[in-house]
Amino acid sequence: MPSKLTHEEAEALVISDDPEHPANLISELCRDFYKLGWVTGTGGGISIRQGEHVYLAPSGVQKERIKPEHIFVLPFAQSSVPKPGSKRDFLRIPSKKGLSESQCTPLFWNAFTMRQAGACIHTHSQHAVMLTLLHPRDAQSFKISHQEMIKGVRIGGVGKTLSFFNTLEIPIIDNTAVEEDLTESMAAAMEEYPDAPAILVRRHGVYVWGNTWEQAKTQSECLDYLFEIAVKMLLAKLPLVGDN
Ligand SMILES: CSC[C@@H](O)[C@@H](O)C(=O)COP(=O)(O)O
Ligand SMILES: [Zn+2]
Repeated sequence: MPSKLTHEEAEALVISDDPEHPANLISELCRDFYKLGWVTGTGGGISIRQGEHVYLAPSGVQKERIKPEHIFVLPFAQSSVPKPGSKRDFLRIPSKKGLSESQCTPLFWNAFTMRQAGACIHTHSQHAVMLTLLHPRDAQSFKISHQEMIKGVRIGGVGKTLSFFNTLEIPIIDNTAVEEDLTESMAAAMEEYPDAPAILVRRHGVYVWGNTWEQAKTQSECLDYLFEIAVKMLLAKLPLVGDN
């Protein structure tokens, strides 16, 4: 056991009667996200940071069937971004054989360290993917204005909510063969677009974060709505920006 905690202390990190405990929430929310088509085929997921602890789902498993005892816990304090395969000091590793932490871990970490986010959601929603496909190959970002659901989105994902009259802009980065290889380009896009509440990944999906899991979920829902309507608007040859 790599953790300095006793077995009982490590288990207590994920076993709780509290439905709001991160290990219970990750299991429940992944079931909900599965029904939305956000985390099918084992892809996508959510990570929650609570104080000094980061809760992570396992990689490559049916995300809608995760149980609290399958959850990994890492300390938030790290000397570098914890990439799968690198040295990581887990506080808790599931006892079930063959599990490793989500390949999205370093991308979730970008949201935790660069935006002080409390939760980050990754979806493979077809609305997000189709939107990236409808943008020219060299488009750096997606922009939309004059939509009510923009008001559910926060500046930088963690600041004040946008107004109906604000233009929402989300960078689009290229996909890579391996999820963790998106870490640097996601971080660069977050630096270049400090007000963006999410990062779209071409032909892959989206990463959305918030101060809390509730805010990350609200913003994921508002953004997914906006991605869907944007796809329909583009197909109908309507401009995304402006009050036409
Ligand atoms: C259809 S598998 C997709 C995965 O490689 C990846 O894109 C993903 O989002 C999930 O990674 P995971 O390591 O299972 O949490
Ligand atoms: Zn993915």
